Amino acid sequence: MTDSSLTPAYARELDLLQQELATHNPTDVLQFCANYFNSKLELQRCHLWQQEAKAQAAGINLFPAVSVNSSNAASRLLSSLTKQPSFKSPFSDNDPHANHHDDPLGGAPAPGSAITAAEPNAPDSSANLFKSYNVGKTSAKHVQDAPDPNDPTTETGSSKNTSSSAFSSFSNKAASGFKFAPKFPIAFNANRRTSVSAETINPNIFKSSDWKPPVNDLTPEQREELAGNLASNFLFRQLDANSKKTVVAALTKKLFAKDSEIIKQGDEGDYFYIIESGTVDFYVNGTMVSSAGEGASFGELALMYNSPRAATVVATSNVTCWALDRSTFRHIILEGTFNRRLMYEDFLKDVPILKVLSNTERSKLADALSSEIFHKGDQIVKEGQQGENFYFIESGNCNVIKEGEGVVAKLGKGDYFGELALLNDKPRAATVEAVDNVIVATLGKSGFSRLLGPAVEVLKQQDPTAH
Ligand SMILES: Nc1ncnc2c1ncn2[C@@H]1O[C@@H]2COP(=O)(O)O[C@H]2[C@H]1O
Ligand SMILES: Nc1ncnc2c1ncn2[C@@H]1O[C@@H]2COP(=O)(O)O[C@H]2[C@H]1O
Repeated sequence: MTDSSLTPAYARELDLLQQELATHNPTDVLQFCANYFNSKLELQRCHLWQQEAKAQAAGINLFPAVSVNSSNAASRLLSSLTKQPSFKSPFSDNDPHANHHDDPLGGAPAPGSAITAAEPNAPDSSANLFKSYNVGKTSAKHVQDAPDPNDPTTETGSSKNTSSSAFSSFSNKAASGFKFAPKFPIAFNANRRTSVSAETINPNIFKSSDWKPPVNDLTPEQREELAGNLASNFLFRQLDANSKKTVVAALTKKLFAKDSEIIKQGDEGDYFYIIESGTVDFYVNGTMVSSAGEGASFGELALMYNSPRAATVVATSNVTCWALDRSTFRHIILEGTFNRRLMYEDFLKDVPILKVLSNTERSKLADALSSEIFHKGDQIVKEGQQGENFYFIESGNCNVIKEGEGVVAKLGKGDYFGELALLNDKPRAATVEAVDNVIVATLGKSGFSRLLGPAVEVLKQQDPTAH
């Protein structure tokens, strides 16, 4: 409830802000409010300038030039403000993607070669595909994240409703290791603009009050099961409960025939895909760079960074995917990613071993982290066990304990651990125990090798067991 003595416009703004705060429950309230008002301001100004452009086209000058005395600072400022829109974000001075923000949430680009479940007879687009990509001739393919050596998929393509057997086949297999595809794959950025700024993925700029997410026809039970399978996904897990529901309800099933092109490098991004069954190969500039199978995901880069598709994705068997449309992706997923990125970037810039990373590298790392909390006495890693994650301590203290030796090191905020098992492919060299409540930012094995870049060399040099 707002104070009745406030002007109605002011009270309305406060009410709206309160609603946003209640919906998003942000960790960093000040930053959230700053983003919120900044994006509103940008939208308002954007409308203003659009109106002016329209009026100008119709021969009407809405804002006649102000005659200024250039020696007067205030007048010069006024003059510069009336000349061009100034949509400066507090987060980014140089956003090379900025001119791609004009229609981020608008209608999705023309769909590619997807055969949707509703269009079972859509033509197979594979005809000329393999001339340039050598699929079938490749040797030594490796399947990322969730290999599927048996590829039991058969094309059904007949029902708009989710077949419960297909659904459970996905969920059962995915349950044993569901992971999304690597966030920043090898050769990511090949052929594309490289700089990534926070503003590039700031979804607040694109908020539109009349946006309605699509709703699929899964049953509540199927949605719940699907949500469970997505739980460990790096994009999905950061969302609040409402956003998760929206995403699960917005996913649509798409079927692709073996050999068809799901995504074409250079195209505009329309969907983000999660593979329910089947396998795909990724090609960058005609060269196969990797493969993925059940539970993996792809197609996030173009949507996250508003850039052309960075790779061509070809179905190497009949493939069933869950697809999330561009608008929902940007509205929901990106919003969480953006807030999380801001939060982690702030922390990561104070982590000593990451000083060697560029801002862009740090942003990418931030996107791949997730937080976990441990309580006094919890063993975060156990000596002798296999290592899956690398950890940064966001807050709290830990003891490093070795059997027969006791406490060999003490770690606190900004320290890291868990690198030895990943670097040397050996069991954990020590147990790391929480001394009090500890929050860690974890990075999975694949992110560790892909996203730490030059910091890996620093980690090797600082091996605590070296002497
Ligand atoms: N080496 C790679 N380079 C670029 N994209 C890749 C690579 N490997 C897998 N991909 C995926 O292929 C997708 C193609 O579309 P996007 O660029 O939207 O997102 C891309 C990634 O999800
Ligand atoms: N003296 C030490 N011996 C072994 N591990 C240590 C020591 N000091 C800190 N550690 C950390 O404890 C972690 C235990 O898991 P890892 O072996 O993966 O990586 C180890 C290091 O990050």
